[in-house]
Amino acid sequence: MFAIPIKTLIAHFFFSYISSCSQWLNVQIRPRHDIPAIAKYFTTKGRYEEVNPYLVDDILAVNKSLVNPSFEECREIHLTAIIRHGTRYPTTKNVKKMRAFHNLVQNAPEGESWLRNIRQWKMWYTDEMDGRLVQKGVLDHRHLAVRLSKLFPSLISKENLQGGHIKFITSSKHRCVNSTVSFYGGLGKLWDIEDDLDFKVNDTLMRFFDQCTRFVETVDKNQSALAEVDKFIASAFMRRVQEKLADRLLVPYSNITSDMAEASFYLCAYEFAIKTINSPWCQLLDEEDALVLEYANDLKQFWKRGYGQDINSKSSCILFHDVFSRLDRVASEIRSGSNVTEAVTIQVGHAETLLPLLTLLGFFKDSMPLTSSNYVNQAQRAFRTSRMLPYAANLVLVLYDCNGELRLQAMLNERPIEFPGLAVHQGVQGAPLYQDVREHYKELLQGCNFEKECHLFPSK
Ligand SMILES: O=P(O)(O)O[C@H]1[C@H](OP(=O)(O)O)[C@@H](OP(=O)(O)O)[C@H](O)[C@@H](O)[C@H]1OP(=O)(O)O
Repeated sequence: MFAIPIKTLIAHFFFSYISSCSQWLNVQIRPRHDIPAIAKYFTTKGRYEEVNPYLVDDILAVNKSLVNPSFEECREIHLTAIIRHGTRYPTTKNVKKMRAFHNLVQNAPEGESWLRNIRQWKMWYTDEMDGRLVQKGVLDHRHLAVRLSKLFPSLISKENLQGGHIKFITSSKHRCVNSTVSFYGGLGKLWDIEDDLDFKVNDTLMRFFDQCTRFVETVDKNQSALAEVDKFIASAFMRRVQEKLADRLLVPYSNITSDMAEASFYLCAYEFAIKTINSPWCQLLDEEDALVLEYANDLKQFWKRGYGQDINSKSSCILFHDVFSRLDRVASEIRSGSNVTEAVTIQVGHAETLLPLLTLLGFFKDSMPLTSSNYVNQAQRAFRTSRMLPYAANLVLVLYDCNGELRLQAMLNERPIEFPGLAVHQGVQGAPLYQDVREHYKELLQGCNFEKECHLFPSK
Protein backbone atom coordinates (compact mmCIF):
# COMPACT_ATOMS: atom_id res chain seq x y z
CA MET A 1 0.00 0.00 0.00
CA PHE A 2 1.33 3.45 -0.87
CA ALA A 3 0.24 6.79 0.55
CA ILE A 4 1.03 10.19 -0.96
CA PRO A 5 0.47 13.22 1.33
CA ILE A 6 -2.20 15.46 -0.12
CA LYS A 7 0.15 18.50 0.26
CA THR A 8 2.50 16.83 -2.24
CA LEU A 9 -0.43 16.22 -4.51
CA ILE A 10 -1.64 19.82 -4.33
CA ALA A 11 1.89 21.14 -4.97
CA HIS A 12 2.16 18.73 -7.88
CA PHE A 13 -1.10 19.99 -9.28
CA PHE A 14 -0.59 23.64 -8.44
CA PHE A 15 2.58 23.89 -10.50
CA SER A 16 1.39 21.55 -13.19
CA TYR A 17 -1.97 23.31 -13.29
CA ILE A 18 -0.39 26.75 -13.68
CA SER A 19 1.93 25.46 -16.41
CA SER A 20 -0.91 23.67 -18.07
CA CYS A 21 -3.44 26.50 -17.93
CA SER A 22 -2.01 28.05 -21.04
CA GLN A 23 -2.03 24.68 -22.75
CA TRP A 24 -5.49 23.97 -21.39
CA LEU A 25 -6.67 27.36 -22.63
CA ASN A 26 -5.04 26.64 -25.95
CA VAL A 27 -7.09 23.49 -26.13
CA GLN A 28 -10.16 25.58 -25.25
CA ILE A 29 -9.60 28.27 -27.87
CA ARG A 30 -7.99 26.23 -30.63
CA PRO A 31 -10.41 25.92 -33.60
CA ARG A 32 -11.23 22.39 -34.68
CA HIS A 33 -9.54 22.97 -38.06
CA ASP A 34 -6.21 22.90 -36.20
CA ILE A 35 -6.60 19.14 -35.81
CA PRO A 36 -4.45 17.13 -38.27
CA ALA A 37 -6.64 15.49 -40.91
CA ILE A 38 -5.03 12.15 -40.05
CA ALA A 39 -5.53 12.45 -36.25
CA LYS A 40 -8.37 9.92 -36.23
CA TYR A 41 -5.96 7.22 -37.41
CA PHE A 42 -3.32 7.54 -34.64
CA THR A 43 -4.20 4.15 -33.08
CA THR A 44 -2.80 3.84 -29.51
CA LYS A 45 -0.93 7.13 -30.01
CA GLY A 46 -4.18 9.04 -30.36
CA ARG A 47 -5.79 11.64 -28.09
CA TYR A 48 -8.89 10.69 -26.11
CA GLU A 49 -10.62 13.74 -27.65
CA GLU A 50 -10.58 12.13 -31.12
CA VAL A 51 -12.80 9.36 -29.76
CA ASN A 52 -15.14 11.87 -28.10
CA PRO A 53 -14.82 15.09 -30.19
CA TYR A 54 -17.39 16.96 -28.07
CA LEU A 55 -14.64 17.15 -25.40
CA VAL A 56 -12.60 19.56 -27.55
CA ASP A 57 -15.18 22.27 -26.79
CA ASP A 58 -15.81 21.24 -23.18
CA ILE A 59 -13.38 18.77 -21.59
CA LEU A 60 -15.77 18.11 -18.70
CA ALA A 61 -18.87 17.44 -20.84
CA VAL A 62 -20.76 14.19 -20.20
CA ASN A 63 -23.69 12.57 -21.98
CA LYS A 64 -25.93 11.47 -19.11
CA SER A 65 -28.51 10.13 -21.54
CA LEU A 66 -26.13 7.25 -22.16
CA VAL A 67 -26.43 5.97 -18.60
CA ASN A 68 -29.15 7.41 -16.38
CA PRO A 69 -32.67 7.95 -17.81
CA SER A 70 -32.94 4.36 -19.12
CA PHE A 71 -32.32 3.14 -15.61
CA GLU A 72 -34.77 5.34 -13.65
CA GLU A 73 -35.81 2.37 -11.52
CA CYS A 74 -32.19 1.40 -11.04
CA ARG A 75 -29.63 2.32 -8.38
CA GLU A 76 -25.89 2.14 -9.22
CA ILE A 77 -24.15 0.00 -6.58
CA HIS A 78 -20.63 -0.72 -7.89
CA LEU A 79 -18.25 0.57 -10.53
CA THR A 80 -15.00 -0.94 -11.75
CA ALA A 81 -12.94 1.17 -14.17
CA ILE A 82 -9.91 -0.27 -15.95
CA ILE A 83 -8.11 2.73 -17.38
CA ARG A 84 -5.08 3.17 -19.61
CA HIS A 85 -2.59 5.82 -18.44
CA GLY A 86 -2.83 9.28 -19.92
CA THR A 87 -0.86 10.87 -22.75
CA ARG A 88 2.81 9.96 -22.60
CA TYR A 89 6.15 10.62 -24.26
CA PRO A 90 7.33 8.17 -26.91
CA THR A 91 9.21 5.12 -25.70
CA THR A 92 12.98 5.08 -26.26
CA LYS A 93 12.50 2.63 -29.12
CA ASN A 94 10.41 5.19 -31.00
CA VAL A 95 12.52 8.22 -30.02
CA LYS A 96 15.40 6.52 -31.82
CA LYS A 97 13.27 5.97 -34.95
CA MET A 98 12.06 9.58 -34.86
CA ARG A 99 15.62 10.90 -34.44
CA ALA A 100 16.90 8.86 -37.39
CA PHE A 101 14.10 10.17 -39.61
CA HIS A 102 14.62 13.76 -38.45
CA ASN A 103 18.34 13.47 -39.33
CA LEU A 104 17.48 12.25 -42.82
CA VAL A 105 15.06 15.13 -43.37
CA GLN A 106 17.69 17.63 -42.17
CA ASN A 107 20.02 16.48 -44.95
CA ALA A 108 17.39 16.24 -47.69
CA PRO A 109 17.37 18.70 -50.68
CA GLU A 110 15.80 22.16 -50.14
CA GLY A 111 12.44 21.36 -51.73
CA GLU A 112 9.21 23.30 -51.29
CA SER A 113 8.83 26.07 -48.71
CA TRP A 114 6.76 23.95 -46.30
CA LEU A 115 9.72 21.55 -46.07
CA ARG A 116 11.70 24.40 -44.51
CA ASN A 117 9.25 24.36 -41.57
CA ILE A 118 10.17 20.74 -40.98
CA ARG A 119 13.87 21.52 -41.16
CA GLN A 120 13.45 24.35 -38.65
CA TRP A 121 11.73 21.96 -36.23
CA LYS A 122 14.07 21.08 -33.36
CA MET A 123 14.30 17.45 -32.19
CA TRP A 124 13.38 17.78 -28.51
CA TYR A 125 12.52 14.16 -27.64
CA THR A 126 15.17 12.31 -25.62
CA ASP A 127 15.75 8.62 -24.84
CA GLU A 128 15.23 9.35 -21.11
CA MET A 129 11.60 10.32 -21.71
CA ASP A 130 10.87 6.62 -22.38
CA GLY A 131 7.09 6.68 -22.18
CA ARG A 132 6.73 8.91 -19.13
CA LEU A 133 3.49 10.73 -18.51
CA VAL A 134 3.29 14.27 -19.90
CA GLN A 135 1.29 17.21 -18.53
CA LYS A 136 -1.56 16.47 -20.96
CA GLY A 137 -1.67 12.97 -19.47
CA VAL A 138 -2.14 14.49 -15.99
CA LEU A 139 -5.07 16.50 -17.38
CA ASP A 140 -6.49 13.42 -19.19
CA HIS A 141 -6.93 11.59 -15.89
CA ARG A 142 -7.89 14.61 -13.82
CA HIS A 143 -10.70 15.41 -16.28
CA LEU A 144 -11.77 11.78 -16.68
CA ALA A 145 -12.19 11.54 -12.89
CA VAL A 146 -14.46 14.59 -12.86
CA ARG A 147 -16.53 13.32 -15.82
CA LEU A 148 -17.02 9.89 -14.26
CA SER A 149 -18.06 11.55 -10.98
CA LYS A 150 -20.68 13.50 -12.98
CA LEU A 151 -21.92 10.32 -14.69
CA PHE A 152 -22.00 8.26 -11.47
CA PRO A 153 -22.42 10.79 -8.63
CA SER A 154 -23.66 8.32 -6.03
CA LEU A 155 -20.62 6.07 -6.51
CA ILE A 156 -17.75 8.44 -7.28
CA SER A 157 -18.60 10.78 -4.44
CA LYS A 158 -16.81 12.76 -1.75
CA GLU A 159 -18.38 10.53 0.92
CA ASN A 160 -17.18 7.31 -0.74
CA LEU A 161 -13.71 8.77 -1.33
CA GLN A 162 -13.33 9.93 2.26
CA GLY A 163 -15.00 6.76 3.55
CA GLY A 164 -12.35 4.60 1.87
CA HIS A 165 -14.92 2.97 -0.43
CA ILE A 166 -12.99 3.93 -3.59
CA LYS A 167 -9.94 1.72 -4.14
CA PHE A 168 -7.00 2.54 -6.41
CA ILE A 169 -4.79 -0.11 -8.02
CA THR A 170 -2.04 0.65 -10.52
CA SER A 171 0.72 -0.85 -12.65
CA SER A 172 4.18 -0.04 -11.29
CA LYS A 173 5.12 1.89 -14.43
CA HIS A 174 5.67 5.61 -13.73
CA ARG A 175 3.06 6.63 -16.33
CA CYS A 176 0.43 4.57 -14.53
CA VAL A 177 1.33 5.64 -10.96
CA ASN A 178 1.31 9.30 -12.06
CA SER A 179 -2.01 8.79 -13.84
CA THR A 180 -3.49 7.31 -10.64
CA VAL A 181 -2.23 10.33 -8.67
CA SER A 182 -3.78 12.58 -11.32
CA PHE A 183 -7.14 10.79 -11.25
CA TYR A 184 -7.28 11.10 -7.45
CA GLY A 185 -6.08 14.70 -7.69
CA GLY A 186 -8.95 15.53 -10.04
CA LEU A 187 -11.38 14.41 -7.34
CA GLY A 188 -9.31 16.03 -4.57
CA LYS A 189 -9.50 19.42 -6.30
CA LEU A 190 -13.20 18.94 -7.02
CA TRP A 191 -14.05 18.29 -3.38
CA ASP A 192 -11.21 20.14 -1.56
CA ILE A 193 -10.05 16.91 -0.01
CA GLU A 194 -6.93 16.94 2.17
CA ASP A 195 -6.68 13.16 2.77
CA ASP A 196 -3.65 11.19 1.62
CA LEU A 197 -4.01 8.98 -1.44
CA ASP A 198 -3.82 5.27 -0.62
CA PHE A 199 -3.19 3.09 -3.63
CA LYS A 200 -1.85 -0.38 -4.32
CA VAL A 201 0.75 -1.26 -6.96
CA ASN A 202 -0.27 -4.63 -8.37
CA ASP A 203 1.57 -5.81 -11.49
CA THR A 204 0.12 -9.31 -11.12
CA LEU A 205 -3.19 -7.73 -12.16
CA MET A 206 -2.19 -4.70 -14.24
CA ARG A 207 0.84 -6.19 -16.02
CA PHE A 208 -0.33 -9.81 -16.15
CA PHE A 209 1.30 -10.17 -19.60
CA ASP A 210 4.77 -9.99 -17.99
CA GLN A 211 3.97 -12.94 -15.72
CA CYS A 212 2.23 -15.26 -18.19
CA THR A 213 5.10 -17.54 -19.22
CA ARG A 214 3.32 -19.03 -22.23
CA PHE A 215 2.60 -15.51 -23.56
CA VAL A 216 6.14 -14.27 -22.89
CA GLU A 217 7.79 -17.23 -24.60
CA THR A 218 5.38 -17.91 -27.50
CA VAL A 219 4.37 -14.32 -28.37
CA ASP A 220 6.36 -11.54 -26.68
CA LYS A 221 9.76 -13.11 -27.43
CA ASN A 222 8.70 -14.87 -30.61
CA GLN A 223 8.92 -12.62 -33.70
CA SER A 224 7.15 -15.26 -35.81
CA ALA A 225 4.01 -14.49 -33.77
CA LEU A 226 3.96 -11.16 -35.64
CA ALA A 227 4.56 -12.72 -39.08
CA GLU A 228 1.46 -11.03 -40.51
CA VAL A 229 2.75 -7.64 -39.33
CA ASP A 230 6.12 -8.22 -40.96
CA LYS A 231 4.47 -9.32 -44.20
CA PHE A 232 2.26 -6.22 -44.33
CA ILE A 233 5.22 -3.92 -43.60
CA ALA A 234 6.98 -5.54 -46.59
CA SER A 235 3.85 -5.26 -48.78
CA ALA A 236 3.17 -2.96 -51.72
CA PHE A 237 0.82 -0.90 -49.52
CA MET A 238 3.63 0.14 -47.16
CA ARG A 239 6.12 0.44 -49.99
CA ARG A 240 3.81 2.99 -51.67
CA VAL A 241 3.73 5.04 -48.43
CA GLN A 242 7.53 5.03 -48.35
CA GLU A 243 7.77 6.04 -52.04
CA LYS A 244 5.34 8.93 -51.60
CA LEU A 245 7.32 10.10 -48.58
CA ALA A 246 10.56 9.92 -50.59
CA ASP A 247 8.97 11.90 -53.45
CA ARG A 248 7.83 14.64 -51.04
CA LEU A 249 11.30 14.80 -49.48
CA LEU A 250 13.06 14.59 -52.86
CA VAL A 251 15.22 11.67 -51.70
CA PRO A 252 15.80 8.22 -53.29
CA TYR A 253 13.22 5.55 -52.49
CA SER A 254 15.93 3.43 -50.89
CA ASN A 255 16.47 6.09 -48.21
CA ILE A 256 12.96 5.79 -46.71
CA THR A 257 12.49 2.62 -44.64
CA SER A 258 9.19 1.43 -43.14
CA ASP A 259 10.55 2.53 -39.73
CA MET A 260 10.89 6.05 -41.15
CA ALA A 261 7.35 5.99 -42.48
CA GLU A 262 6.22 4.96 -38.97
CA ALA A 263 8.44 7.67 -37.42
CA SER A 264 6.85 10.40 -39.58
CA PHE A 265 3.44 9.20 -38.34
CA TYR A 266 4.64 9.26 -34.72
CA LEU A 267 6.19 12.74 -35.03
CA CYS A 268 2.83 14.10 -36.18
CA ALA A 269 0.95 12.09 -33.53
CA TYR A 270 3.16 12.99 -30.54
CA GLU A 271 3.44 16.70 -31.41
CA PHE A 272 -0.35 16.77 -31.51
CA ALA A 273 -1.11 14.58 -28.48
CA ILE A 274 1.50 16.23 -26.23
CA LYS A 275 1.37 19.85 -27.43
CA THR A 276 -1.91 20.00 -29.42
CA ILE A 277 0.16 21.24 -32.35
CA ASN A 278 -0.70 20.44 -35.97
CA SER A 279 3.01 20.24 -36.83
CA PRO A 280 4.61 20.34 -40.31
CA TRP A 281 5.28 16.61 -39.92
CA CYS A 282 1.58 16.03 -40.51
CA GLN A 283 1.91 17.42 -44.05
CA LEU A 284 4.21 14.54 -44.99
CA LEU A 285 1.37 11.98 -44.95
CA ASP A 286 -2.07 11.91 -46.56
CA GLU A 287 -5.14 9.92 -45.53
CA GLU A 288 -4.20 6.95 -47.72
CA ASP A 289 -0.79 6.78 -45.98
CA ALA A 290 -2.37 7.10 -42.51
CA LEU A 291 -4.83 4.27 -43.18
CA VAL A 292 -1.96 1.96 -44.10
CA LEU A 293 0.07 2.94 -41.02
CA GLU A 294 -3.03 2.56 -38.84
CA TYR A 295 -3.60 -0.96 -40.17
CA ALA A 296 0.04 -1.91 -39.55
CA ASN A 297 -0.39 -0.95 -35.87
CA ASP A 298 -3.77 -2.69 -35.64
CA LEU A 299 -2.11 -5.83 -37.03
CA LYS A 300 0.53 -5.58 -34.26
CA GLN A 301 -2.15 -5.16 -31.59
CA PHE A 302 -4.32 -7.96 -33.09
CA TRP A 303 -1.51 -10.53 -33.18
CA LYS A 304 0.30 -9.44 -30.00
CA ARG A 305 -2.60 -8.48 -27.71
CA GLY A 306 -5.83 -9.41 -29.48
CA TYR A 307 -7.53 -12.28 -31.32
CA GLY A 308 -4.38 -13.36 -33.19
CA GLN A 309 -3.32 -15.93 -30.59
CA ASP A 310 -5.52 -17.48 -27.90
CA ILE A 311 -2.92 -16.93 -25.15
CA ASN A 312 -3.12 -13.15 -25.68
CA SER A 313 -6.59 -12.98 -24.15
CA LYS A 314 -6.13 -15.96 -21.77
CA SER A 315 -3.22 -14.09 -20.14
CA SER A 316 -5.88 -11.68 -18.80
CA CYS A 317 -7.76 -14.46 -16.92
CA ILE A 318 -6.42 -13.17 -13.61
CA LEU A 319 -7.89 -9.71 -14.24
CA PHE A 320 -11.15 -11.22 -15.51
CA HIS A 321 -11.59 -13.23 -12.29
CA ASP A 322 -10.59 -10.25 -10.15
CA VAL A 323 -13.40 -8.16 -11.71
CA PHE A 324 -16.09 -10.83 -11.49
CA SER A 325 -15.17 -11.98 -7.99
CA ARG A 326 -15.64 -8.39 -6.83
CA LEU A 327 -18.98 -8.12 -8.69
CA ASP A 328 -20.08 -11.40 -7.08
CA ARG A 329 -19.09 -10.08 -3.65
CA VAL A 330 -21.10 -6.90 -4.16
CA ALA A 331 -24.06 -8.93 -5.44
CA SER A 332 -24.05 -11.11 -2.33
CA GLU A 333 -23.71 -8.03 -0.08
CA ILE A 334 -26.79 -6.52 -1.74
CA ARG A 335 -28.74 -9.75 -1.56
CA SER A 336 -27.90 -10.13 2.15
CA GLY A 337 -28.95 -6.53 2.78
CA SER A 338 -25.51 -5.51 4.05
CA ASN A 339 -23.54 -2.44 2.95
CA VAL A 340 -21.37 -2.57 -0.16
CA THR A 341 -17.79 -2.48 1.09
CA GLU A 342 -16.15 -1.49 -2.19
CA ALA A 343 -18.27 0.97 -4.18
CA VAL A 344 -15.62 1.86 -6.76
CA THR A 345 -12.40 0.25 -7.98
CA ILE A 346 -10.08 2.31 -10.19
CA GLN A 347 -7.44 0.16 -11.92
CA VAL A 348 -4.79 1.93 -14.00
CA GLY A 349 -2.75 0.01 -16.58
CA HIS A 350 -1.73 -0.08 -20.22
CA ALA A 351 -3.23 -0.58 -23.65
CA GLU A 352 -1.94 -4.14 -23.28
CA THR A 353 -3.87 -4.48 -20.02
CA LEU A 354 -7.18 -3.45 -21.61
CA LEU A 355 -6.93 -5.10 -25.02
CA PRO A 356 -6.50 -8.74 -23.90
CA LEU A 357 -9.46 -8.34 -21.50
CA LEU A 358 -11.67 -6.77 -24.21
CA THR A 359 -10.66 -9.69 -26.44
CA LEU A 360 -11.43 -12.29 -23.74
CA LEU A 361 -14.91 -10.74 -23.38
CA GLY A 362 -15.40 -10.92 -27.17
CA PHE A 363 -15.59 -7.19 -27.92
CA PHE A 364 -14.66 -5.80 -31.38
CA LYS A 365 -14.29 -9.21 -33.02
CA ASP A 366 -14.55 -9.23 -36.83
CA SER A 367 -15.82 -12.17 -38.87
CA MET A 368 -12.39 -12.45 -40.49
CA PRO A 369 -9.01 -12.12 -38.72
CA LEU A 370 -6.78 -9.19 -39.63
CA THR A 371 -4.01 -10.44 -41.94
CA SER A 372 -1.37 -8.96 -44.24
CA SER A 373 -3.50 -9.89 -47.24
CA ASN A 374 -6.94 -8.51 -46.35
CA TYR A 375 -6.20 -4.83 -45.65
CA VAL A 376 -8.73 -3.69 -48.28
CA ASN A 377 -11.48 -6.00 -47.00
CA GLN A 378 -10.87 -4.86 -43.42
CA ALA A 379 -11.56 -1.18 -44.17
CA GLN A 380 -14.71 -1.28 -41.98
CA ARG A 381 -13.23 -3.52 -39.28
CA ALA A 382 -14.51 -3.41 -35.68
CA PHE A 383 -11.01 -4.07 -34.31
CA ARG A 384 -9.71 -0.50 -34.67
CA THR A 385 -7.41 0.68 -31.87
CA SER A 386 -7.81 4.33 -32.94
CA ARG A 387 -11.38 4.07 -31.59
CA MET A 388 -10.78 1.57 -28.79
CA LEU A 389 -7.48 2.52 -27.16
CA PRO A 390 -6.54 6.21 -27.13
CA TYR A 391 -4.60 7.56 -24.15
CA ALA A 392 -6.80 7.28 -21.02
CA ALA A 393 -9.00 4.67 -22.72
CA ASN A 394 -11.30 3.16 -20.12
CA LEU A 395 -13.54 0.11 -19.71
CA VAL A 396 -16.17 0.86 -17.03
CA LEU A 397 -18.42 -1.87 -15.64
CA VAL A 398 -21.38 -0.64 -13.57
CA LEU A 399 -23.58 -2.93 -11.46
CA TYR A 400 -27.14 -1.67 -10.90
CA ASP A 401 -29.85 -2.76 -8.46
CA CYS A 402 -33.13 -2.39 -10.41
CA ASN A 403 -35.91 -3.16 -7.92
CA GLY A 404 -34.05 -6.25 -6.74
CA GLU A 405 -32.82 -7.27 -10.19
CA LEU A 406 -29.05 -6.83 -10.64
CA ARG A 407 -27.97 -5.57 -14.06
CA LEU A 408 -24.49 -4.97 -15.49
CA GLN A 409 -23.61 -2.23 -17.97
CA ALA A 410 -20.32 -1.98 -19.89
CA MET A 411 -18.98 1.33 -21.19
CA LEU A 412 -15.87 1.94 -23.27
CA ASN A 413 -14.54 5.50 -23.34
CA GLU A 414 -17.81 6.75 -21.79
CA ARG A 415 -20.07 5.09 -24.39
CA PRO A 416 -22.20 1.99 -23.62
CA ILE A 417 -21.10 -1.18 -25.39
CA GLU A 418 -23.24 -4.32 -25.42
CA PHE A 419 -21.80 -7.64 -24.35
CA PRO A 420 -21.18 -9.49 -27.63
CA GLY A 421 -23.66 -12.25 -28.35
CA LEU A 422 -25.82 -11.43 -25.33
CA ALA A 423 -29.39 -10.50 -26.28
CA VAL A 424 -30.23 -7.44 -24.21
CA HIS A 425 -33.55 -7.54 -22.38
CA GLN A 426 -36.01 -4.85 -23.43
CA GLY A 427 -36.57 -1.82 -21.29
CA VAL A 428 -33.04 -1.36 -20.01
CA GLN A 429 -30.61 -0.23 -22.71
CA GLY A 430 -27.32 -2.09 -22.76
CA ALA A 431 -27.58 -3.49 -19.24
CA PRO A 432 -28.51 -7.16 -19.22
CA LEU A 433 -29.30 -9.07 -16.03
CA TYR A 434 -26.08 -9.76 -14.16
CA GLN A 435 -27.06 -13.41 -13.96
CA ASP A 436 -27.36 -13.54 -17.76
CA VAL A 437 -23.88 -12.03 -18.10
CA ARG A 438 -22.48 -14.66 -15.72
CA GLU A 439 -24.26 -17.38 -17.70
CA HIS A 440 -22.85 -15.97 -20.92
CA TYR A 441 -19.29 -16.13 -19.54
CA LYS A 442 -19.87 -19.35 -17.57
CA GLU A 443 -17.08 -21.26 -19.30
CA LEU A 444 -14.56 -18.52 -18.48
CA LEU A 445 -15.85 -18.14 -14.92
CA GLN A 446 -15.47 -21.86 -14.32
CA GLY A 447 -12.16 -22.08 -16.18
CA CYS A 448 -9.75 -19.45 -17.47
CA ASN A 449 -7.20 -20.52 -14.90
CA PHE A 450 -4.20 -18.18 -15.20
CA GLU A 451 -1.62 -20.71 -13.93
CA LYS A 452 -2.93 -23.43 -16.22
CA GLU A 453 -3.31 -21.20 -19.28
CA CYS A 454 0.11 -19.59 -18.80
CA HIS A 455 2.03 -22.77 -18.01
CA LEU A 456 4.53 -23.51 -20.77
CA PHE A 457 4.85 -27.19 -21.45
CA PRO A 458 8.38 -28.09 -22.57
CA SER A 459 8.50 -28.47 -26.34
CA LYS A 460 8.94 -32.09 -27.44
O1 LIG B 1 5.42 1.35 -30.01
P1 LIG B 1 5.63 1.63 -28.56
O2 LIG B 1 7.02 1.46 -28.07
O3 LIG B 1 5.01 2.91 -28.12
O4 LIG B 1 4.79 0.46 -27.85
C1 LIG B 1 4.72 0.49 -26.47
C2 LIG B 1 3.28 0.40 -26.07
O5 LIG B 1 2.60 1.45 -26.66
P2 LIG B 1 1.35 1.15 -27.63
O6 LIG B 1 1.85 0.12 -28.61
O7 LIG B 1 0.27 0.62 -26.77
O8 LIG B 1 1.09 2.48 -28.23
C3 LIG B 1 3.18 0.52 -24.57
O9 LIG B 1 1.81 0.46 -24.21
P3 LIG B 1 1.24 1.67 -23.29
O10 LIG B 1 -0.23 1.42 -23.17
O11 LIG B 1 1.97 1.52 -21.98
O12 LIG B 1 1.56 2.93 -24.00
C4 LIG B 1 3.92 -0.62 -23.93
O13 LIG B 1 3.84 -0.48 -22.52
C5 LIG B 1 5.38 -0.61 -24.38
O14 LIG B 1 6.01 -1.73 -23.84
C6 LIG B 1 5.46 -0.67 -25.88
O15 LIG B 1 4.79 -1.84 -26.33
P4 LIG B 1 5.58 -2.89 -27.23
O16 LIG B 1 4.54 -3.90 -27.55
O17 LIG B 1 6.68 -3.40 -26.34
O18 LIG B 1 6.08 -2.16 -28.43
